[in-house]
Order: sequence, then structure tokens, then C-alpha cells
Amino acid sequence: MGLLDGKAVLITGGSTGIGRAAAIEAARQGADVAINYLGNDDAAHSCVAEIKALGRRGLALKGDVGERGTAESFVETAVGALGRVDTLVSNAGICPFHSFLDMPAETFERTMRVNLHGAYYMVQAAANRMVEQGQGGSIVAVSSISALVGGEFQTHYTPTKAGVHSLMQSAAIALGRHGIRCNSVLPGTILTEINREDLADAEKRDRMAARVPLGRLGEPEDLAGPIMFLASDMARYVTGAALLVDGGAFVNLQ
Ligand SMILES: NC(=O)C1=CN([C@@H]2O[C@H](COP(=O)(O)OP(=O)(O)OC[C@H]3O[C@@H](n4cnc5c(N)ncnc54)[C@H](OP(=O)(O)O)[C@@H]3O)[C@@H](O)[C@H]2O)C=CC1
Ligand SMILES: C[C@H](O)[C@@H]1OC(=O)[C@H](O)[C@@H]1O
Repeated sequence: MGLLDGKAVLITGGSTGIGRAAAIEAARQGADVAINYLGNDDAAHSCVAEIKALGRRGLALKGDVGERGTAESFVETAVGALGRVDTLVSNAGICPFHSFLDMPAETFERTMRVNLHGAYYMVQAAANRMVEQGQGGSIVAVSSISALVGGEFQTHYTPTKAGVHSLMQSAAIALGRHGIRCNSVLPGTILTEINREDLADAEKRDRMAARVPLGRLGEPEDLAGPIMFLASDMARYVTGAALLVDGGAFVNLQ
């Protein structure tokens, strides 16, 4: 028996990295899964192939979460295909590293639109559908350790992750009466496409790994279990919570 048997799970940014690992684990746990993605068709289709190989229904829907209409169309099309939505994992995000004093307005505004506005409208669209269904639901947002600590080249990014963390707290209050739980995971540094270039700098990579008490940077699959837990009925009395998944990096002052 799986943690998500018979559930319909929607995941944004499911083609690579954390979203992909969550999508495949959700299928392994018995769910049908719809993923959203931006442009990487091959990766999205191979994720769907893995979901189907696990005996579950899967589909990939292309769309920019930074565009306001994408949330409604993703949820509507996914629910049309899967019949319902029980869980949303709001995960899609970007982190174009850049220094603060000369931050291009387009980079700041695009990061806000994708990471924060995208999450807001996606959560709202899925929540409206869950309310119509009348059987509750679960929303898990992928925030970050960066909701709690800063980064010299992330001044445009860390506020979006603090915003997503805060969104889950307020949405937990707004949606509790409908039986919809809202929680976030706060990953530390996880090796994915988002930081492939940044961590190609071996000195930086070693420095980041050295502050992790568990002794290594994270893998996307390290997030799958915590996301499944929060999505599932095992977490039925958990809402408004934020779970650090960082190998202990946050608490490692000295
Ligand atoms: N990796 C890390 O160290 C950490 C990551 N996070 C967060 O995890 C989340 C996932 O990132 P991660 O797995 O690391 O990175 P990846 O780059 O591997 O994955 C990003 C995913 O988001 C999708 N995406 C990007 N922009 C858009 C958009 N505008 N509309 C729709 N989909 C989009 C990508 O689609 P496509 O492949 O088609 O471009 C891809 O599926 C992000 O929110 C990130 O902030 C949080 C803390 C740490
Ligand atoms: C992209 C970064 O490497 C990554 O994303 C975050 O949220 C953290 O700041 C990680 O270091």
C-alpha cells in the first residue's frame, strides 16, 4: 500500500530536479501525476514515461508559471485528465545568480513573477478546485533554507522564498476550514539544474558541502520523502508547518 494510493497529484516544475523526484515518488506511492514544466520537453516526457512505467497515469503540460493564466489552465487540464486534484506541489522556480548593486530590473521582476506570483496563482487555482470537490486536500510548496538566511547573489531570490514560506502560513489559515493543509519544505543546497553552473566552481561547492553536518550536498530524491509525508494522510494534523530538509546546514553556526 502506498502513501498516496488513488490520489491525483499536480506538480509544477516537474521535468527535472526536486519536482521530478517528487513526481516519480508520488507515482511509486500510488498517485496519478500531472506535471507542469517550462521548456524541457525531453525531460518532461521522460518523467511521464517513468510515471507510466510505475503503472500510474501521467501527463506533462507545458506552461510558464510566471504568466498569470497558466495556473488556471494547468489545474483545469490536469483535473480534466485525472478527474480531481488531491495534492498540489508548487515547486517551479528559478535562481539566476546576480550581484545586488547592478541587478537588472528584468531579472528581479522575472524571479518574483516565476517564484512568488507563480506559486500564489497556482495555489489559489488548486485550492479553488479542492474547495469545489469538498474533500479537503494538501498543498506543499517548495520554499528554501533561503527563506531564513541570505545570499550575496540571491537578493532577488531569497525574498521570493520567504514569500512562499509566508504564503503557506496564511493559506493554512484561509483553507483550514475546507480541510486543505498547506505546508512548505525548505531545502538546503540540492544538486540540480538550477545551480549546476554556480556549483561548477569546485571551491564554492566544497565550501557549501563543508557546512552540512550530514557531510554532503543534497540530491533531489532527498526531498521526495518529506514532500510525500506532508502530502499524505500521515501528516493529517500538520498545517502551516515548514520542514527544513538541508542536512543540518541551517543550524550549523559553529
Ligand atoms: N536546488 C536547490 O539547491 C534548491 C532548490 N529550491 C527550489 O526548488 C525548486 C525546484 O528547483 P530545482 O529542482 O532545484 O531546479 P531545476 O532547475 O532542476 O528545476 C526547475 C523546474 O522548474 C521548471 N520551471 C522553471 N521556470 C519555470 C516557469 N517559468 N514555468 C514553469 N516551470 C518552470 C523547470 O522546467 P524546465 O525544465 O522545462 O525548464 C524545472 O522543471 C525551485 O523552486 C527552487 O527555488 C529550494 C532550495 C534549494
Ligand atoms: C540555487 C541555490 O544553489 C540553492 O537554492 C536555494 O534556495 C538555496 O539558496 C540553495 O543554495
